[in-house]
Amino acid sequence: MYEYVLKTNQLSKKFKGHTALDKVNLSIRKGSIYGFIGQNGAGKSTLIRIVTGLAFPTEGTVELFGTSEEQALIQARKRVGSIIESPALFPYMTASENLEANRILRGIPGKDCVHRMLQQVGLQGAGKKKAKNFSLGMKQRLGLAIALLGDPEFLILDEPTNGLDPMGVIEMRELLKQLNRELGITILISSHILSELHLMATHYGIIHHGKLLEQLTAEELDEKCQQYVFIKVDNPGKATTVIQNELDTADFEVMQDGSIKLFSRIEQPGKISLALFSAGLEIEKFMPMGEDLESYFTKRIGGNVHV
Ligand SMILES: Nc1ncnc2c1ncn2[C@@H]1O[C@H](COP(=O)(O)OP(=O)(O)OP(=O)(O)O)[C@@H](O)[C@H]1O
Repeated sequence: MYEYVLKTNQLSKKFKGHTALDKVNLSIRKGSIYGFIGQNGAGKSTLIRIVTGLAFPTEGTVELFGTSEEQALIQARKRVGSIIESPALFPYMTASENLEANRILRGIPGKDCVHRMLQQVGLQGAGKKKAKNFSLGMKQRLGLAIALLGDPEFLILDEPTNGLDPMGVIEMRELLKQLNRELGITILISSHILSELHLMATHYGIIHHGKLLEQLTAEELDEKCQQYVFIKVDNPGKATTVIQNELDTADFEVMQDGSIKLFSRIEQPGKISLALFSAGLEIEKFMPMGEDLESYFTKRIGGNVHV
């Protein structure tokens, strides 16, 4: 059995002297939703193309479902579904005809899977409408249905929310979460916007200039991005009583040095300071702390905000 669906080992890709991937060691645990985040040109598509067999690495290896042997990898890739860049659709065919054409092209037996895939992505009502007349959200759903043909265990999606409106992003997120939860499909999803992966990804990998800077779990990211008010007063014991009684919350932590991290009521700094002040406490420090997702990402890649 394998614990990781995908592992890359010192994976590098050079294009005429330009290093697009630089010794990347990425690992995706079975059952996870891996958010692969990086600015445009960071190397996401290059890695995805190598993993799916569309490009070759200059150095390093790819391990899929526990195997990195060349012939076995060809078989392993049959267990992977992908959307790379925009999904390739036949514009003059309906959703169901697109799926049927892809099913035949890929030699997948059993016509009944077409209907099942349409249902899975919520396109069963698309009827006679041709793909060229679909909204971008519908096109992405159809692309996903095509990627799901053959019941893959691992889905690789390169920027599937690119160009979608906020509602479309939410729909895609819910759909992917459902596929992960109900069918146990492991998902690699790339994006250049961290907040689009948030609420969906269980793990993250941050890539910048071809280097994998960090891999972390959703819990670790949330912890790093948790917002709180840092409070230092002359009498921490009294302050905690005031917080509980006056602010009606126990969502705080007293640190060893007596400073307090208050995690709720943070949108009411005036109310917090007034409560402490009115109780006769001397406030030495009072600071909102923590950062949002995008600023964490920006800081991690070195402060360049142009994504
Ligand atoms: N076929 C190619 N020939 C030359 N350079 C390439 C080629 N493909 C990619 N690159 C370069 O490699 C780097 C990584 O590109 P890649 O497409 O992997 O980035 P990305 O993170 O997917 O960005 P995007 O979100 O813009 O697709 C970029 O500098 C790109 O210009």
